[in-house]
Amino acid sequence: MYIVTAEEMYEIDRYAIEHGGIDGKILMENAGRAIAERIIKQEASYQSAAVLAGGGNNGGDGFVIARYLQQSGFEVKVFQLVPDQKLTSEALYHKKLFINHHGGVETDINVEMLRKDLPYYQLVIDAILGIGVKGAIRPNIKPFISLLNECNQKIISVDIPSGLPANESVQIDTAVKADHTYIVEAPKQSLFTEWGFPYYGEWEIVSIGVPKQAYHRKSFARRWERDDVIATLRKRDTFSHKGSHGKGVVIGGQQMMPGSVTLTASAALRAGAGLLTVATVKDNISIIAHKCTEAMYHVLEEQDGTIKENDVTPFRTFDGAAIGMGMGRDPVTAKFTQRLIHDLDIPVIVDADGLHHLKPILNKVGKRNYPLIITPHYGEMAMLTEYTIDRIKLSPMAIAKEFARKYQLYVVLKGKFTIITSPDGKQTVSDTGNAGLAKGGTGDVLSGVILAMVMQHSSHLEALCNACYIHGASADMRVKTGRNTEIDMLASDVIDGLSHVFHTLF
Ligand SMILES: NC(=O)C1=CN([C@@H]2O[C@H](COP(=O)(O)OP(=O)(O)OC[C@H]3O[C@@H](n4cnc5c(N)ncnc54)[C@H](O)[C@@H]3O)[C@@H](O)[C@H]2O)[C@@H](O)CC1
Ligand SMILES: [K+]
Repeated sequence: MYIVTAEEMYEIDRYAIEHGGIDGKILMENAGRAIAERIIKQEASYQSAAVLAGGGNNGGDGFVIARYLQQSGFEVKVFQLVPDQKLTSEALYHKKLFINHHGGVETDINVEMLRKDLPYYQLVIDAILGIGVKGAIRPNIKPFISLLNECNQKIISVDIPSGLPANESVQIDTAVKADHTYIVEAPKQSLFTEWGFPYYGEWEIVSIGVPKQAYHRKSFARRWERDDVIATLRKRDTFSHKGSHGKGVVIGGQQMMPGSVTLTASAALRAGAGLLTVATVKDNISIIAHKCTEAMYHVLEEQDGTIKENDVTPFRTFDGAAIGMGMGRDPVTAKFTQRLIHDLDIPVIVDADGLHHLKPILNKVGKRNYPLIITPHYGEMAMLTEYTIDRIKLSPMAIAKEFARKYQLYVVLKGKFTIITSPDGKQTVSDTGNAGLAKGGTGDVLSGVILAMVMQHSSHLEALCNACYIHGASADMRVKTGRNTEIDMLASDVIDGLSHVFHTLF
């Protein structure tokens, strides 16, 4: 599934019109009919609907929906919020069609009139504004949006909740809080942002007959889904041996912090790594071994429990390294970490304390022969970029892309919507997972799954997408099957859930 900006959506529509020969009025017909059919099927208990139509093509979709709902027996009225002169030619065409089919349209209405009329209808269809919204919501429209947010009826938004920007990086003024949104053709960026998502309510996509080639010309962002994982996840070959699945190393864990490396190592093994070594300080080893019997160990030189400078040569023989978990932020440890990042010619994943050590040498990492993968959450991304967390939340895709391109690394920006970006700017979003993951240790687990996937897959981007999907799916599965709730789920439960996820994928 592609994720688009408003401009990209217009480009796709244009392609359908210019190259596919589909008239704009037909696209509107397709959109409105598809949405009406879903409403008729899914909202079978409703018999009446008020359609609020704006002047753009979103309003035009509203007229088509009204016509089909009326045909199926709904009592329908369209409340047209702007005069005819403001209607696009396509919207005007479909208004006329609706009237020809004896549809009722109310114009010249104000918010008080609508407040009185609305209770007569069971459903409210919000076709006021679509992806063409620009700037602050005008005073002639704003009160209608407020009215919808006050009313008790079920609100169904067409394409996007009116007033909500399609693109990230745009501040919300006022927007409809929908119960359900039928998204036309492709989800817009704001669906996968923390600030935009709550406005959509439940959501689903309706196709409007755009030729597939419209998507092939450009690399649009994508949502990574179950089918993508099934298509790309490497299955185990009958004749494979442990060496075929990657020999990984997890480097971290200063004294008193054995937990995070344990989680990373266990997750890597559970996610299919062939061999796994933990490089940590001596006193941690017996503790880790107690939890993760399958791992091997490499003792790191330390001073009073702090990891010192160590020889990096032994780590060159591995197929991948995850660095930074429980590592501590001591300057001596920083030197060692920086040398690992600089010298290791293998895929390296840097997380947690490792990200703090990485920051001063960011300008040098683009020259590495093998990929560097960083897995910051919003706080760590703020530390790395010096943007505020709020600023990153407003534009997560743009900021992740800017960073990945500038420093030529893979960025896994962790959150409810995890954004995975490759050095050339390709982006995917993984939205599996739940609030149970908002707990210490889950990031360590993700790093382990990433390590296992990266070592076994030739495409780093696909490996990262699969890791994020599977990690979140495990958390979802734990809750769905009643093994945990979002409250009590622990990072180690997410490791235990991986097995269940793999079962469902093969
Ligand atoms: N061919 C196409 O482009 C298709 C478009 N479709 C629909 O058309 C929508 C996009 O249509 P449009 O580009 O006409 O845009 P919209 O329908 O989103 O809105 C444009 C209208 O809103 C007004 N407006 C913009 N900013 C405003 C603000 N801040 N306050 C108040 N009013 C404001 C404009 O004056 C204009 O009348 C999509 O969301 C989708 O629903 C679908 O029918 C499928 C085909
Ligand atoms: K809308």
